[in-house]
Amino acid sequence: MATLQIENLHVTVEGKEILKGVSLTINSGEIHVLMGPNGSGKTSLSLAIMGHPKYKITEGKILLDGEDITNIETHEKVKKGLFLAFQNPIEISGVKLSTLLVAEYNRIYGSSNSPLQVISFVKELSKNVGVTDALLNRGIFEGFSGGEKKRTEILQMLLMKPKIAILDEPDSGVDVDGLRAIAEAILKLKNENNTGYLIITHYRRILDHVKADKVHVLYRGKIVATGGMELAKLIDEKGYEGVLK
Ligand SMILES: Nc1ncnc2c1ncn2[C@@H]1O[C@H](COP(=O)(O)OP(=O)(O)OP(=O)(O)O)[C@@H](O)[C@H]1O
Repeated sequence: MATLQIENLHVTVEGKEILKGVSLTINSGEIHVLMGPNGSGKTSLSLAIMGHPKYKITEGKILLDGEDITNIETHEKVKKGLFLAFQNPIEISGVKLSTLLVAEYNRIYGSSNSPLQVISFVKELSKNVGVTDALLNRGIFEGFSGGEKKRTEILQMLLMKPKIAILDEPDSGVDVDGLRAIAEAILKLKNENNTGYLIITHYRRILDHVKADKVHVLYRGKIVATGGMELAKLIDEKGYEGVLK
């Protein structure tokens, strides 16, 4: 059982306060969805949680299983079981995706398996989310389409089996089959690993496949509404202005 607690988080970027006291608790096996208008601070929240140096936490704290992890290094947060799938992952040319995934595998599970065994395991996982051999053999995210990037990030998540995963718009730019595959991967880890999720999205369509326990609305740096699936439906129908009136 894991719990990520975000308590009264205030975050500034380039001297401007973006998050103004965000509190959120995510337990193992729970799916939380974070919605909100463009520029409300959703990505800033995910980057601040992971410890991006530009996103400065000026007040509040982040606890994982009761331990204060607010100021520890990003790689330590990853080691402790936090995972972030970026909204726009950056390309790293010169390092093959398969090389990264094999290195990740060895870091997590130890290097007792032969390289051939590891690569066949990675390929098997890749099939779940439609990441082809051609992509595995390319530079990391190099020339990947939007949907291919999203599928690849979910593949990384499947490999890493995090306690808590933050997925920043996993559904953007993904075709219908990709969306289904991503949703299945989310549910697979929830069921097999008891992973808890914070899923940032603009669209209700992912909720056709993944049932959220809670839907939160972030508006101008504050969570201004929390509800169930009906809240996402209401936002779809009435827009943020209509709902927040
Ligand atoms: N590195 C940065 N430098 C300057 N301003 C930033 C930076 N990162 C975020 N901001 C600003 O912080 C605000 C919140 O941005 P953020 O990306 O967190 O919003 P968001 O809710 O994820 O938006 P979207 O739905 O459009 O993805 C915006 O006004 C944005 O311009």
